Amino acid sequence: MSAIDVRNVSVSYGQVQALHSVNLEVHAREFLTVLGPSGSGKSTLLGVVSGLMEPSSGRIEVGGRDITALPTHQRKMGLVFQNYALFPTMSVAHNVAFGLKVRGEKREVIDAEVERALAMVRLEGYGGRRVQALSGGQQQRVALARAIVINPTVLLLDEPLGALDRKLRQEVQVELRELQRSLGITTVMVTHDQEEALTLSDRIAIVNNGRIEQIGTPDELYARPVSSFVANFLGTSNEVRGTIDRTGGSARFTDGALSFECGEPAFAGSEAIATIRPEAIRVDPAAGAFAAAGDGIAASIRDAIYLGGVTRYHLALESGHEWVALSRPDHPPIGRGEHVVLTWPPEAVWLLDPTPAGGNQ
Ligand SMILES: Nc1ncnc2c1ncn2[C@@H]1O[C@H](COP(=O)(O)OP(=O)(O)OP(=O)(O)O)[C@@H](O)[C@H]1O
Repeated sequence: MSAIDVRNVSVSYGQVQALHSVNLEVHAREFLTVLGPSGSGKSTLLGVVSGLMEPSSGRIEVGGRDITALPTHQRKMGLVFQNYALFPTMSVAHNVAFGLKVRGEKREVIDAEVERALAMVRLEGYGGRRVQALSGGQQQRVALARAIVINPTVLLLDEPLGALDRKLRQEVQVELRELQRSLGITTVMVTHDQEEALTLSDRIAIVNNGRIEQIGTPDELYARPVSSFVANFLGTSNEVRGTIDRTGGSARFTDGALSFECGEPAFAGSEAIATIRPEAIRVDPAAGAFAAAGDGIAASIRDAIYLGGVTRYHLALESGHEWVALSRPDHPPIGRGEHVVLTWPPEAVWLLDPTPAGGNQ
């Protein structure tokens, strides 16, 4: 049984339909991230699960029980929202104690539970400080302590680390992941940051225009995206639209100007979009100009950007396509304007169904 079941949930704000009959099963104890661009419906989805928003149709179940009509405070969910602010002038302990006070717990219970929650987020002894006097990362940890102090069955996080700078964000991500694992608490997080989603999640649901386009582990989504949208939202991919030619035993992909070996796609039909990840492409200096390319694909370097460890090449292929490749650290650097040969193994080619139905599950 799933911990949370979102069933056929639609939400409309007047004329705007923010969610279109969304189905989502969250497994017990997993960290599931809802990832998508701004305006895709992520916060609306979390709002419906938390009870802060009412669906126009559909229902929410937790542990098999329909909770659609239950108000937020009766759902036993811990919420950390970017706009679900702490009380800045109150002490850390007061902030963390909030949910327990609302519940009418005794003073001794509250004190003990607050201290326990602060220890979990590594803020022991901070209870007496004012929230205002803490760093951004510490404030986020107070918000987490406030959410977990009530022993929630589910943790809901909406862009919880959005206000933190990159380095601090990465630190708090690791802490959040450790805390979630040690508590074994089912967690749903919303973010538009792909790196954050990859770092934290057991599974990721990619949302696009109010629909879940694909759900899977980070590996599955990266290696086997169902659509161009997913392929490019989670990383970068070089894409060509063309046909699969099966004459001569093996399958070859061609768009007229470019032709290379590929595997058999999982769908019928010969129209396809071929995708190749930048890190799968090997870039070698060409002995001469384009004509000397031999087996590989001829290109020239439009730009070489050193990223610390790897170099990103912007490539102009002889066929007219503009692609991106990432060099391996052990490869000699190649400068702008140089002629190169691109090679990749056939298994690096992932074929997408270009028909509209093929893009949605
Ligand atoms: N209160 C509202 N009234 C009208 N339209 C709204 C309201 N809230 C959200 N929307 C619209 O619903 C759609 C989904 O919004 P939502 O906030 O869920 O997206 P999001 O993916 O969380 O975006 P972001 O990452 O920018 O927070 C958007 O088109 C948005 O403009």
